[in-house]
Amino acid sequence: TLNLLSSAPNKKSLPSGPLTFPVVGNFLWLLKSLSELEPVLRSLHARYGPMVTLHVGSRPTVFVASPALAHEALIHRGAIFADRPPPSTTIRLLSSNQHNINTSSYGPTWRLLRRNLTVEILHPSRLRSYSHAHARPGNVVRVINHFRYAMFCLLVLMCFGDGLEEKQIKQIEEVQRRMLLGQRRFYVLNFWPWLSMLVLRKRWKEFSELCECRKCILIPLIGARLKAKQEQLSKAREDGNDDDNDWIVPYVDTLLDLELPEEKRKLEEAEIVGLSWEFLNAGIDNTSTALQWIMANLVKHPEIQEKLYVKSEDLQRMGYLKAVVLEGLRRHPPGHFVLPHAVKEDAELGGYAIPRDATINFMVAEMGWDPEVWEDPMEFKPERFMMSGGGADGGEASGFDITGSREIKMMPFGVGRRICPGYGLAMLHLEYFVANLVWQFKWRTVSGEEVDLSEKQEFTIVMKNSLRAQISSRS
Ligand code: HEM
Repeated sequence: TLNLLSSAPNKKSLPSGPLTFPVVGNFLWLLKSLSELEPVLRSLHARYGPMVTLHVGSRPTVFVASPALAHEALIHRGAIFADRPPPSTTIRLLSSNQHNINTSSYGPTWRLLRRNLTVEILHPSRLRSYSHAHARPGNVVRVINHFRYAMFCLLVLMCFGDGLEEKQIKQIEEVQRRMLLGQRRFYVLNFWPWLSMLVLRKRWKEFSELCECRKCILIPLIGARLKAKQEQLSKAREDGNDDDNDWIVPYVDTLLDLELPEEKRKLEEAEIVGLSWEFLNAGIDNTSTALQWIMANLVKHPEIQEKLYVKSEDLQRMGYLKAVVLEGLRRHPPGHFVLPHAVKEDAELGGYAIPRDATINFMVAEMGWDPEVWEDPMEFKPERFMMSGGGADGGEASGFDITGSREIKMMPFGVGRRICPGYGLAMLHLEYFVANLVWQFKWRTVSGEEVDLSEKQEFTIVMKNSLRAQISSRS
């Protein structure tokens, strides 16, 4: 029924796609999550080519599955394709009116916030100062909760500094989980907010309560940082030493100093809450999801696990660890789409029009699984990323560049102006955890169980049945 009518390709129009019944049809697309749309999009791409348009709600939404077109848009014409569509009501509330990095329009505020994160916090020289926070792995069975908690401790330390109690960390974790898991139900609140306020009053109440909880937990932590920072400054002044290189600089401290370039004012408390929330959300869920997928594959393929263990001495040189992590991100990207993009001005891509009011989605999983680019794309074969090997054994992505500046083969972190600013940190965390988990423990399937690689959508695409493994110490 969705394909009753189809528009013919036309150079001056949007990419082709099925025509649905106006209003009702557009509304029906809106009810589907991106992961539910994925199989539909796959068949539409087979029919219409690498760019397809769906009319989702009031905006045309273009889906791009071709790495070459993604390269053209995000690298060659990066500045035009780096904008975001207008946020929904709930996102506007959570981001204090687009005052965070991922929702802000491509412009001076985005540039300032992003630069602050990349230079002040995620720069390799800074990352070293957080290294004492790395946790030792424990004895685990259902592993995802442990992975998530370990990541939580790391990111909370980077955000608010040392010295938070376990209770406080657990509180943040609980609100974050409830917000992430409720995401789909809260999304519906955006369709006709004025109507949903009447009809879905209970759900709005739940959403507002969670927003309040978030503030109640984070505002005291921000206040504590402000106080600590002032004390550090006055102590440094007394000692006649204003060199702050020895301190761990938490993300919140850098936000306290920022001045918004357009509004010429400092950030408000609610905006700092939104920015630190973004930092925790982006850093924790994606990385722990990727770690679980990688470990699931190492349990499933003991020979890869052993190779990783045996090669421990010359891993740096061989790059096998990195290859395992990259293969994990290719085969199981935590996000099957990058965040939605929009164009700064009416543009063209692949000979089609991309109007200012369109949303553009780049299909990460489709690119990583493209049989034209990858041999046996659904198999887990780290050798693809190794220099040696070549041919059927791998090597097809040796010398792979995650930023995609020359060419895109896959883009789990996006590419171009909006590339994930945390990709270096994420790779560091993944390599660190995978290496330590394999060097210290042997991971096996629980007897009578098989590793199930089925997926389900939460905030990221997670394992439908989370990984259970039998682990034993190697020492
Ligand atoms: C395996 C881990 C991770 C994956 C797969 C991942 C993936 C992504 C993707 C696909 C995007 C959207 C790119 C686009 O819209 O074109 C993104 C954006 C972003 N990520 Fe990550 N990410 C990860 C870890 C992190 C970490 C550790 C941080 C920070 C500590 C982070 C912070 C952000 C931010 C702030 C944005 C918004 C960038 C912008 O709009 O300019 N991410 N990430």
